[in-house]
Amino acid sequence: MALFTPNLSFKTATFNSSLFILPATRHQRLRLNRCSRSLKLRASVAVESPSTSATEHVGSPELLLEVKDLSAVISESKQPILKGVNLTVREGEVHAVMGKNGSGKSTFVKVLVGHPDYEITGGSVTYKGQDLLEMEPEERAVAGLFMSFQSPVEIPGVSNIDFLNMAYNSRRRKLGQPELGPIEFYGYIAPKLELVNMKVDLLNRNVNEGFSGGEKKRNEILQLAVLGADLAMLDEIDSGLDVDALCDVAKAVNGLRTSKNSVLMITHYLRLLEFITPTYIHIMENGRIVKTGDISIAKVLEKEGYKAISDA
Ligand SMILES: Nc1ncnc2c1ncn2[C@@H]1O[C@H](COP(=O)(O)OP(=O)(O)OP(=O)(O)O)[C@@H](O)[C@H]1O
Repeated sequence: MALFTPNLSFKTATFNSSLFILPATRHQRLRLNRCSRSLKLRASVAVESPSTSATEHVGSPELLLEVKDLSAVISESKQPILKGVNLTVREGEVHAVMGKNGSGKSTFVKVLVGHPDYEITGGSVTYKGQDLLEMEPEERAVAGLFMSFQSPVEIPGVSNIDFLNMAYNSRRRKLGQPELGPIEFYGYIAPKLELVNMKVDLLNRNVNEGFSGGEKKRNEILQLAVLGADLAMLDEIDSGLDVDALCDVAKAVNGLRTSKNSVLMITHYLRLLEFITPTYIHIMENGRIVKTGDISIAKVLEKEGYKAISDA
């Protein structure tokens, strides 16, 4: 479940590692290459934006997020997880965070959205010039922070379209904009369904209930498309996706990118980074970012594992 869920407790989410399907056959690899070529073409054309047009940007990119020496512990046990994270994100950039299981990647983004499981013990986070750590989770969402969870939660009894409509209207209310009724909202959401290549019947099902892993991930990106974001934080959106779904999800994310918004994505795999080209790749180790570079880091990682990165 994404961040823009004012009526839901974060506690309802679970964060399990998910299965990732590698393109084993020649046919799958060819399919990926085709997808990759089409994505490169699409990335070079103007795209739909949740808030700003790509053509409006002039001058050098503004600072969007500045994280300095951020430390955090688990609220209940006081166990330290983040141990001095530093990261700067400018408008229009794509940052990928990689790292071994348990290194603190998900915790980092959850802390940024104000997840109550964690307590900040040091450092600062500035978002659009404001002290992010002073903002309530809902204020962060209204200010354009979005997080898609690694394992989206199911909400029995609430249809997907009603949920999206409610979340969208809740955001519009906070922004002082008129709410959209069901018919208007359907008109708004229909092209976004196309963007994520999602079946229309998933709108009438209960949120994520019985959805396949891939359908849940598409649904997360649909939420991003509906709500818009200045900083979209995507936690392993590639996990559990088949080749076609990965291509669709990557296309949708690229389709939502502009020169004004940014993406912070967590991934374990080079494959996603070949579709959504990162400006920087960061390696997280034991609660800190220990290395930053370009896609070559991910290539070394894919070939030789984390030992090669640590020793570099
Ligand atoms: N709410 C929590 N309660 C207990 N332990 C937690 C909690 N949140 C995080 N941790 C622990 O903190 C460490 C970092 O977890 P985190 O989910 O941030 O890792 P990650 O780098 O995202 O891992 P993965 O690649 O496996 O998803 C892990 O050891 C995890 O068990």
